[in-house]
Amino acid sequence: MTLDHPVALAPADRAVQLLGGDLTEKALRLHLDGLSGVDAVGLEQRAAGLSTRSIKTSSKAWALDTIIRTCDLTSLEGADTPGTIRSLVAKAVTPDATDPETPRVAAVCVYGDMVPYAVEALGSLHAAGGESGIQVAAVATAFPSGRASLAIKLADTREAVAAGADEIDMVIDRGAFLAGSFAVVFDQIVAVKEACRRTDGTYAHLKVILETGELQTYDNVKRASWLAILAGADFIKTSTGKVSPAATLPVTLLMLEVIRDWHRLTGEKIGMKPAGGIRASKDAVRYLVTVAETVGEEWLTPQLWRFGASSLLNDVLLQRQKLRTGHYSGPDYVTVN
Ligand SMILES: O=C[C@H](O)COP(=O)(O)O
Repeated sequence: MTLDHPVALAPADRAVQLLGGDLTEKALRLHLDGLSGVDAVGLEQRAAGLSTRSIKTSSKAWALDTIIRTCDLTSLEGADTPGTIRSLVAKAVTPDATDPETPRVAAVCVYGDMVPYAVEALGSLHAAGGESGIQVAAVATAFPSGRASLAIKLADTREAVAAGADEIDMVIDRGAFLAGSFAVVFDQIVAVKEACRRTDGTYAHLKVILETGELQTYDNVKRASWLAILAGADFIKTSTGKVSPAATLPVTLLMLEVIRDWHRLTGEKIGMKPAGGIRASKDAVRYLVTVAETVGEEWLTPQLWRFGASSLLNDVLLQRQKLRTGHYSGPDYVTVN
């Protein structure tokens, strides 16, 4: 199937065109149930094969810097304070004070009520926007459970956007999805996307968290990925980090395959964010290899790829310094968030 004007499509129009002009609950269900099933053994074998690939030493420095550049440095703790958010921002701005060549992270990711502190601490770096600045991402829609009325989810989103959030990380209603109420999930994503609209008519970017550890099957991960993209997701994201398993390589590979298929179908590039439990540089490099082999290296930019992680940066900085100086620094070299 080829869409007529794919790139210009508004979110709901994506679904209207793909479903042949018939945007009904039945059409959505038929479409999602009609997706080919996932061969779990084959998927896990492909992921295992990719995870054994090694990268050249000359590529290692590039890989470590790419991990930093595409990191959503995250603090999502009930005990977060304005002070912990200021420390998070300081780390985001200057990851390694001993090496001014160290890149900055893509974004800080915080709870909605912490957005004003992140925006204030970033100052001109937030206002700079784009690649020269650092984005503020806010989790919203009753994160991490997603258990609240739509009115509360929309208010949560609007408040974060009004406070200056550049990106909204929403969670889907897993209960509705698992009950087969695909239209409920679809409509909520469309409504949250609209709540991302700023007063000047621009939109905060929307990342849709599937919480894959609660979706039970790879087939469900595939359906939820398609559903989120059809409803207007700019990024699809694996996990909140609060449920185990969080990000895994097979699930990320599967979601990247959906993104690849969507791109082939429409020409539109959707971003991907694995999040939760990614702590070691060597694991993060496996994700980079998986991206390059699935959707291509062009996806390895902050516009299309993010790591959601609270402590990965510390390990990357250690590995980066080892590469630079030939030895690891002492344990006090990096701060623990
Ligand atoms: O979205 C990001 C996750 O909440 C971070 O999870 P993590 O603390 O396991 O790195």
